Amino acid sequence: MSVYLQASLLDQGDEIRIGSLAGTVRTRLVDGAWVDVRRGWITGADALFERLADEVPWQAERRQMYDRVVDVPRLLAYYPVDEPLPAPELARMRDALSAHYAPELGEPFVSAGLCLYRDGRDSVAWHGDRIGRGAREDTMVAIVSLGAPRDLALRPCRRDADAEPLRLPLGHGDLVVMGGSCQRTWEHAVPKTTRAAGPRISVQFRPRNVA
Ligand SMILES: O=C(O)CCC(=O)C(=O)O
Ligand SMILES: [Fe+2]
Repeated sequence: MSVYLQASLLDQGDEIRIGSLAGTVRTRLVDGAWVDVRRGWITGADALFERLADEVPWQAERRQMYDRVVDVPRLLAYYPVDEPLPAPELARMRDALSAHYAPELGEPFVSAGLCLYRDGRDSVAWHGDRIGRGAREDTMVAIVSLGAPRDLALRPCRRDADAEPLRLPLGHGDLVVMGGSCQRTWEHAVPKTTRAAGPRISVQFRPRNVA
């Protein structure tokens, strides 16, 4: 499949650069959750975006919903521990994240999940990454966003009915790390948008047995 970014979304230059994580900003959330944000962590990632969009063996996601199997509107590829990633730059990102978070996380990021949101109609519904240890333990999920900007929405599981979710706009090359209790005490989603949205690729790095 071939998808193209609007020229206006692209950063200049074709040399990919993985920035420092020193300037990462942490926001503490209720119930022991937090999010770290590092805007523009990756620069010069246009060619990487195109390569992933074209070469990753994207699969439609199917999910059991009660008595039927439904299509989830986005495409996926999953790289478990020890499976080679589809681009060497992704391994560099994973290793940089593992090194930066090692003192706090105590283990490396090992798997990568890639999602392709083809346009504003693709989305993922409210959920926590609770298959595995995220259901019981504090952990981290690091997301690198490439391509068109989309919002990552976040809301606590314990909330007032009228509470507005947080919306974290994620642009080309931005990093967000959900940490602490975020996967079990909060939910996140990528809502549909009626704004003209080009394709976006999300790369999620997770520790062993977090999904
Ligand atoms: O698209 C994103 O950045 C979020 C993806 C996500 O939450 C998931 O696949 O578990
Ligand atoms: Fe998730």
